This record gives sequence, structure tokens and C-alpha cells, in this order.
Amino acid sequence: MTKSEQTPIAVTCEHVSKRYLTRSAEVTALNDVSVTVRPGEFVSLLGPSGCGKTTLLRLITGLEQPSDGDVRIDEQEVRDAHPDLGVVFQTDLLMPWRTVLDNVLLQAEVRGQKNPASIQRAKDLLAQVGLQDFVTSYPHELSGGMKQRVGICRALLHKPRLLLMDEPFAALDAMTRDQISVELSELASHAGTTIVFVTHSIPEAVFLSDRIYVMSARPGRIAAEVVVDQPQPRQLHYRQNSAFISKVAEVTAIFESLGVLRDNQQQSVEA
Ligand SMILES: Nc1ncnc2c1ncn2[C@@H]1O[C@H](COP(=O)(O)OP(=O)(O)OP(=O)(O)O)[C@@H](O)[C@H]1O
Repeated sequence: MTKSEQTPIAVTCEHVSKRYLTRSAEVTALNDVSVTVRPGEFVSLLGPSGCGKTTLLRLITGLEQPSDGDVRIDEQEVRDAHPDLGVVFQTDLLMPWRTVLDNVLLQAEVRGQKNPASIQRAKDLLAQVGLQDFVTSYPHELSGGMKQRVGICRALLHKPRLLLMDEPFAALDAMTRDQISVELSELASHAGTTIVFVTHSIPEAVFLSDRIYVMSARPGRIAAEVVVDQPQPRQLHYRQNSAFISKVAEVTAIFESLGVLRDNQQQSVEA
């Protein structure tokens, strides 16, 4: 698939706030957040634990509604789950009784589109992430990284115009995380899909993104917007590049100025 085969989606959140009513209090998860994601862009929402990253993602999925403000996909207000959406969560959520191939084909089955073409596409996606020899394996026979790769292939099978990813690599070891980031960058740039990626890892956001929204601690708001002006897809050697190192330093300095990162104190943002 090339970029021209589909039209990626744009996402706009304007002056969005989200308040949750709990038994004892009202929690403001997001306060006046405005975010724009252009078609085909890879945008990360980066911030400390509890700053509302997942909440913002859930508002974009249509699973929840904002208390104030608008969430729009391609200028249409989001009211329910969009049909052109793919979602990847922190845990893989594979079905243990289905083979790798049948897990990837789940969306095709649900949509009544399981056919030779979708089966071939599933196999091609699996081959792109090095799982060509595991199509008939079951999830319990795979490592955590392999399962997460299957989850990504499953989300990309129906060529979603928008892919939402909520800390998809958080449970993986550092080396697998680096490798899978390279694979995602490659897959995403070929698919031409718009991606919104939630993370609390500064290097991961800088490695993958075209743009990063830096979020501050609760109530979550956008503290800064950082452009990562480097060609996609990104390769491993980009991590050694001075542009990468200085961008990580730039974002780290923003978190220091917000008081999220301080010397001699452990915080939830990984520098
Ligand atoms: N359903 C809910 N009911 C009440 N409070 C909620 C609900 N969902 C989220 N919150 C609160 O909203 C705030 C933001 O939560 P959210 O999960 O969006 O943060 P996050 O940045 O994704 O955190 P993490 O990085 O730890 O996953 C938190 O204080 C959380 O307790």
C-alpha cells in the first residue's frame, strides 16, 4: 500500500475539558485542551501519569464525550466509534484460542471481509514485522513483543485512516521497544495512516513523532507543542543523531520547567 491509496483522517480537539464525577469529588482530567492532528501525521501525547492522555484518546475514539468543547474527525463531531479507526492498547488483548493469523483477521471477520485478499494482507503485515513463521502459532507461544506486533498488525489490517495507540510498548523490555518502534515507523509511513500515540517516554515520542503535545500534570492541559522535523520512517541510527539528542533535551527541559522532572527525585516521565 502507498500513501496515495487512502486519505488519512484529521483530528481536531477544541477547548476540550473532561470532568469525572466520583463518589467523593469531581475530578478534572482535562482542562481547555486544543489539539490538531493533520492527515497522515504521527502525533504523540506526552506527559506524566494521570495528566489525561488516555482520557483525550478515549474522547477521540468516541467512547466518551467531553464535558466542554468539541472533538472532530474530518470536521465531523465525534459521537460514536468511527468505522475507520484502529486501536492498540498497552496490553495486546489477543484471543488465546485463535492463531496469530486468525487474531490478525478478527476485524475482517467482524466486517464480513475474510477472503483471500485479506488473508494475504494479514500474512504480508506479519512478514513485515518478522512473524512470517508464526502465523499458525497461538498467543501463549509468543513473547510479549511478538504479541504486541500481532496487535499492531490486527489494528492495521483494515487500513484504518486513523490509528490510536495507548502506551502500546509500555510492557516491553527496552530492546524490544526500540526494535518495534522502528517497525512501527516503517509500517506507519507506508500506510499513510494518521497516528495519535500516547506515551510517557520522551525518547519514544521524539523517535516516532512528527509533532509532540507536551501535557502538564492534573488537570491535564497542553503545556507545549514540539515539532520533530526529521524524515520518516525513522531508523535506529537516528537515536545517535545530534538532532535526536538535542530534541530529547529540549523536551526534558520543558518537563523540568513544569516541575515534572527534578534532580534527586523519581518521577513518572522517563527521560
Ligand atoms: N472513569 C473515570 N472516573 C474518574 N476519574 C477518572 C476516570 N478516568 C480517568 N480518571 C481520572 O482522570 C485523570 C486522568 O486519567 P488518565 O487515565 O487519562 O491519565 P493518563 O495520563 O493516561 O495516565 P497514565 O499515564 O497513568 O495512564 C486521573 O486523575 C484519573 O484518576
